[in-house]
Amino acid sequence: MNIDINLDKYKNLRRNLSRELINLNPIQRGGILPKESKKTVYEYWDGYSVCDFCYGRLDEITSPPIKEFLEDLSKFLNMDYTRPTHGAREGKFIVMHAICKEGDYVVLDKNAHYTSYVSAERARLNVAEVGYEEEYPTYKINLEGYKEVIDNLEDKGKNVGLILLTHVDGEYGNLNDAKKVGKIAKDKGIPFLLNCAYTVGRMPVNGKEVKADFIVASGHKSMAASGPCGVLAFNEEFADKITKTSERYPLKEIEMLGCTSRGLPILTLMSSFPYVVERVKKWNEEIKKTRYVVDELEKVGFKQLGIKPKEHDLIKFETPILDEIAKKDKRRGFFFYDELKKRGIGGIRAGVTKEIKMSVYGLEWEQVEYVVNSIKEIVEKYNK
Ligand SMILES: Cc1ncc(COP(=O)(O)O)c(C=O)c1O
Repeated sequence: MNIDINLDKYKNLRRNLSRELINLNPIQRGGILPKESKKTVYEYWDGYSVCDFCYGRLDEITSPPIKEFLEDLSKFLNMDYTRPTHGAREGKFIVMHAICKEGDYVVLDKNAHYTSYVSAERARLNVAEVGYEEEYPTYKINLEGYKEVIDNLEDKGKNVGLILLTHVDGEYGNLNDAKKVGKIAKDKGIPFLLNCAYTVGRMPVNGKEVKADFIVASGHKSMAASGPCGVLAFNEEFADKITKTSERYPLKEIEMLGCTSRGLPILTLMSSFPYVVERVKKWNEEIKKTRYVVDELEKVGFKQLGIKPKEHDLIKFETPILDEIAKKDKRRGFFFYDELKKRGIGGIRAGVTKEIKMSVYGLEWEQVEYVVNSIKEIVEKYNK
């Protein structure tokens, strides 16, 4: 059969954003592989490369040492058990599907990621939001509000199946005090899921300390791994539900559809683990870099949104000054992207000038200064 498809476009695929650029996109900074893991890619790039010595269950494979890795991850997170997933969203869906009943409510914060809503929808659940203590400019979640939202639902005879808190959200980079919500969840006797897509692998997270029943994390976002992969950690109390096995295939865990990450991504997650364990110890230094960026760029007319001072590396700025320049520049909004690119910096959305998101997580101080000076130079050059 002659198939009429032009296959040329699949030859020599090149990433448009060169790895040589300093990438300021917050979703990319925590997923950059250390050298050790790049070697793993060469070793394990074939399809089911993780399955050479599998005797029925991914989480029990000892060569490569996945079984031990999952035990180590549980220690790292201070949780009882851990399973690999394809990402944070898959972990959220697994929890909702395994422990809630159709029609239950998931109570979540207003800064929750879209994947939290979509997971609930896929699991046929309802959501109720906990709002802000303040809207503009901090968008700080009113954590005490969890109580009120739950009470209101219960008064109406609704069943709350799960409390979900976004540890750090992807819009403002606000860090929430998970302990507060953990306490409310325990007092109410409702399971508590902490979404750590932006925290586990970047900063220390202690599951038992914050009374989390479940933690989901993202390998490609924050654990220096190739996508897609992630982590679901849970405590003994819920182990039966999360790890329930199939009647027909008694070795296979239903919620994992038998096996989740069964190739290269989990290998990179493992080989980056020693690097990740070390880097979370340097979190204070990352915060210093982030606050330096905010202080310096506010001097040229940027305004940081979200809680101040920053407690996480994701920064959202309002940038009226860039917007002003864009009105006069023939490249319009693209001038900023263009000028940054000339200076070897990428990852800021092309054409956008009203608000920008950025992160300098993991950059050397010299690079951070270079980024700050480059942005200042662009603003000063064109703001005439
Ligand atoms: C807060 C938050 N949660 C979850 C996700 C999704 O993570 P994953 O791709 O691992 O499902 C994101 C992605 O941006 C996020 O910002």
